[in-house]
Amino acid sequence: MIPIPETRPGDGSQAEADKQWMIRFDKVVKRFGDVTVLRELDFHVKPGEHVTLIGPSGSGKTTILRLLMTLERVTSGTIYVDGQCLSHMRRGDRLVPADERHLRRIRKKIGMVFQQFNLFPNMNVLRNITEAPVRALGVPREQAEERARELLEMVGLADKALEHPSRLSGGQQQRVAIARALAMDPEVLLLDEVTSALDPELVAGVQNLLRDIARSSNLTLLCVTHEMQFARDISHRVLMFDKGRIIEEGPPEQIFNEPTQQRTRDFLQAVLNT
Ligand SMILES: Nc1ncnc2c1ncn2[C@@H]1O[C@H](COP(=O)(O)OP(=O)(O)OP(=O)(O)O)[C@@H](O)[C@H]1O
Repeated sequence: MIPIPETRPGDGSQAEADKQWMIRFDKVVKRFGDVTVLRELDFHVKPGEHVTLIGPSGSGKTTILRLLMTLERVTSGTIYVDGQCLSHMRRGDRLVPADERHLRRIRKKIGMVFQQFNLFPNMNVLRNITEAPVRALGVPREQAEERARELLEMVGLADKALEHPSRLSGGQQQRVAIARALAMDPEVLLLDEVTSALDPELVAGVQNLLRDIARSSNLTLLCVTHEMQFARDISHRVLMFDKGRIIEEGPPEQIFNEPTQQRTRDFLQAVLNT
């Protein structure tokens, strides 16, 4: 198992305190209409830490990732990424609502891999990987292509650079999506049920790739999965969610071998029996 990263040394200031965490949720509430999905949620993820969210369907796990990607906005509370607040920014000594430029700066730190791959169907594999670095980061195309080819090598698809996604298996498409997320050189990688749309025989390959990435990089990982063995393998810490709250958290051995909450025991039994 990879050692849990040490908390960064700080100078005691609030700004430094904020930077101790790569991700911080502070009393986050999210409602959709009159449905409250997240209830005053507090949690922190250290730089380089791998955290997995588990819990029943509808408990709010994907919503957390979508809030981090700013695909949704909080109803109340605050989210920080690497010490930067997602809803406000500093202008002089005032706090003002975050503008698009501020959000783009934060989003650049985060890569996300979705359940449904979300590749651009009209672009070949190489273009799928280079598009965002070229357009959003201004990386010269030649340099982006060189990096994309390295990443394709890493995910085992060096020979597929010029194929279109529709010619690839689901497992291969998901590998391209992983390469695409890494091409932005993110500090945080969000994984949302990345193997649940795959045929069973393709799951192990994608999971092994992610295990290798988790082992060999300094990325901060936040992962939502129903695959408990995968959660056990890649996580430093597992958070058990129920009804928009964390009801139990701890290292995987503790959560999976000795859960303290009846709700966690019931959930694990139900998942492990399916
Ligand atoms: N855009 C939306 N509009 C209305 N309701 C939403 C929206 N997005 C999510 N919800 C609701 O929020 C709740 C939490 O959804 P979320 O996808 O975060 O759960 P989850 O724990 O990830 O579930 P699953 O394990 O099934 O993916 C669900 O009841 C869902 O129907």
